[in-house]
Amino acid sequence: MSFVSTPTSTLNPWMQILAALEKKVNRQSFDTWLKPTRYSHVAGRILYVRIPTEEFQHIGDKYSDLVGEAIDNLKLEVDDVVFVTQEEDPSQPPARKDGGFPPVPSHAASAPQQSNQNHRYSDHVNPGARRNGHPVEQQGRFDWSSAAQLNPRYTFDNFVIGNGNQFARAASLAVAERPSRAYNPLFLYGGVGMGKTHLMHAIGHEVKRRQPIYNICYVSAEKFTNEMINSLRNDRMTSFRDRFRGVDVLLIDDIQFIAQKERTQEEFFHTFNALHESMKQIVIASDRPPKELAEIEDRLRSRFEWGLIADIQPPDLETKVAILQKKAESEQSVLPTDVALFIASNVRTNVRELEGALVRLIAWCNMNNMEITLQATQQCLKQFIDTQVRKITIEAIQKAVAENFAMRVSELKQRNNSRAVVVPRQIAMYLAKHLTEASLPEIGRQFGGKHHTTVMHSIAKIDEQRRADKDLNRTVNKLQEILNG
Ligand SMILES: Nc1ncnc2c1ncn2[C@@H]1O[C@H](COP(=O)(O)OP(=O)(O)OP(=O)(O)O)[C@@H](O)[C@H]1O
Repeated sequence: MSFVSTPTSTLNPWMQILAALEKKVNRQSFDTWLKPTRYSHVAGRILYVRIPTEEFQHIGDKYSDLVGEAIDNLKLEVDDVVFVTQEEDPSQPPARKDGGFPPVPSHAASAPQQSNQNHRYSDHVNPGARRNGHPVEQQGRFDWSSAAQLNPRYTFDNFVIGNGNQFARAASLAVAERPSRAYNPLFLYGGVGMGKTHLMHAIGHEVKRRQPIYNICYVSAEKFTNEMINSLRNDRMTSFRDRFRGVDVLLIDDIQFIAQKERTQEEFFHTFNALHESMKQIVIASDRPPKELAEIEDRLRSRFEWGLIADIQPPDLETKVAILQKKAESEQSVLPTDVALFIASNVRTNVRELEGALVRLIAWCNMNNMEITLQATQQCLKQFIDTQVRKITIEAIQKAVAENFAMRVSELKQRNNSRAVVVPRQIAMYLAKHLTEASLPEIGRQFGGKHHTTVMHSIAKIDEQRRADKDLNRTVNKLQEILNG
């Protein structure tokens, strides 16, 4: 079906131009970049066209020839087309900053065909077109609130609290509840995949929930840099500055990216000052504390320390289990506790890896039509876990087990069959099987020359007892954690 089926002469000038462009631009580009645009108004002989975000500015360059050609062919009384975001649109009152759908400009509303056209236009938005992983507009309108780039899954509700993150989470919530009055800036730092981005988005959602009119912007430092470079190149620095200095909450991620980028630092310095002076909230995330951002100039670094600095430490075992179970729940899967414990104690890196292991497991079990059991998990994640644990040696296991049970390593190798020795030995053999690539005979050799069937029996015993005996299970998990570093 054609984009416009009514006679084009009854349409506003931008709709007429779009109707012409539709025949010349490939479908996907048209749906992605041109359909979300809106006629705003004509002033003098300048046609103003609304774009959802600054990202759409490039269409001015990309389609300038085609637009010019359409204007000539249609004999429109237009000399220039200017693409404006909501903030830049001279026809819009600045008050409406909620990211909601823009009101029809008053002069346009008086034209009877306008609302009708908007409606027709909306109906034709391609539901298959995607932006940032979300359908651009299932309901027929561009989702202006997604312009804040917030992931709907990253909310406070979905964030699992643990010892390592509770301070950062509390600080984030305080900021979301009282933007610019609790801590400004809030500086979050922590290792890869620790939940910094999640907390930033959660702040965005919570502010939006409490203050729907607030203008929130989440941006990575890399995107900030790229947009600045583009704006410099296209002589659009004023609109770039207005955009970032006009927000109520700026959430800027991975600030370490601007290290050694002098021009970006300069620009961000002014953005920071403008926002701070006008009591707007700034939240910054980084992989390290301000003091360690050696290649960021002092005046910026010191500003990062003006408010509150909160770090996120790696999650402990219990938090990892809770994260896994929450994630499984959101995938409508049931994760038995022994499975969650197994994954949590074997995946030692970050939460993203943890989630990766779970997603892989769920997909694998679905594909093979299997239930999620400990056995299935061990099979499915074997390779994944092996790569994480390949450096663990049997000696290291024996040492860790001996220390845990306050005994000597040599005792694990002797022919002593008292229970005080047998259980630690069995645990050590079990760990050797799961955390190293050693064969059963090899394990037997390293435990004073035990037969491989003894090793096999030990492993089976611990496997079974882990399920019934919580204390023993906790000990095994703790040892795995220690060995995994
Ligand atoms: N405490 C938590 N509760 C629930 N999910 C979490 C938690 N911490 C991290 N995650 C999840 O882990 C994944 C990675 O988190 P996120 O992207 O926020 O990490 P990050 O610290 O920003 O990492 P990077 O430095 O790589 O950008 C996300 O899917 C996030 O939802």
